[in-house]
Amino acid sequence: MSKPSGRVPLVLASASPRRIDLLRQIGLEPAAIDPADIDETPGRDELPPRLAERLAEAKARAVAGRHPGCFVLAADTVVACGRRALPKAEDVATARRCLDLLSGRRHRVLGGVCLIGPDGRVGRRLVTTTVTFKRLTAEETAAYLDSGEWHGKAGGYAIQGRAARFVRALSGSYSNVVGLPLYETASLLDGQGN
Ligand SMILES: Cc1cn([C@H]2C[C@H](O)[C@@H](COP(=O)(O)OP(=O)(O)OP(=O)(O)O)O2)c(=O)[nH]c1=O
Repeated sequence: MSKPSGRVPLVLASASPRRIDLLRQIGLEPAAIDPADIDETPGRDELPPRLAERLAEAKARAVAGRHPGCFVLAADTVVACGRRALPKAEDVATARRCLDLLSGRRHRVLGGVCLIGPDGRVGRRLVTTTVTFKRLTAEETAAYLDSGEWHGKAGGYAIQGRAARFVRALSGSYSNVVGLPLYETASLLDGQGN
């Protein structure tokens, strides 16, 4: 696989502003941003790591056909409490349920990344970050729900915002929690260990 930093343009298959910012943070400017519109419903009995891997690949594949001769990069972030994948919070009741589950506990953030090359070769990474939340008081939960920062976020929180004050400990990739594990993404793009 040749390197996307060379002559071959890179397409980011994502609607997430976080992913675009993260890519730019490591000096990569996508030639195009083309979000994939796929069904993200978990399969029956599908475990969170498999879900993150499968959705990242489905997003990349959905977009690759539209960009011949390009690298296409996609990712998916799943917040998991035990064997259970938490939803992306689209309403306040869902966000509250997520925060109640995460309060005072350790959870995993699974990041799937998929890169499809111009020759059709598929590279994949699965990254796990462990995050421990403090026990949230009723006031902390209420204030966070009021902030609206949970909207559209897996597990109902955004570590890059106010929820940072809830994080007692983190083990693994921080950028993975925000939406794109940068070390592993760079290694995929470099074509190493593919
Ligand atoms: C846990 C967590 C998630 N998130 C975000 C990252 C992702 O945007 C989102 C998880 O949903 P995803 O389905 O991974 O991504 P998306 O729908 O936002 O974008 P696309 O599929 O087009 O690439 O949650 C944060 O921004 N901060 C956090 O701390």
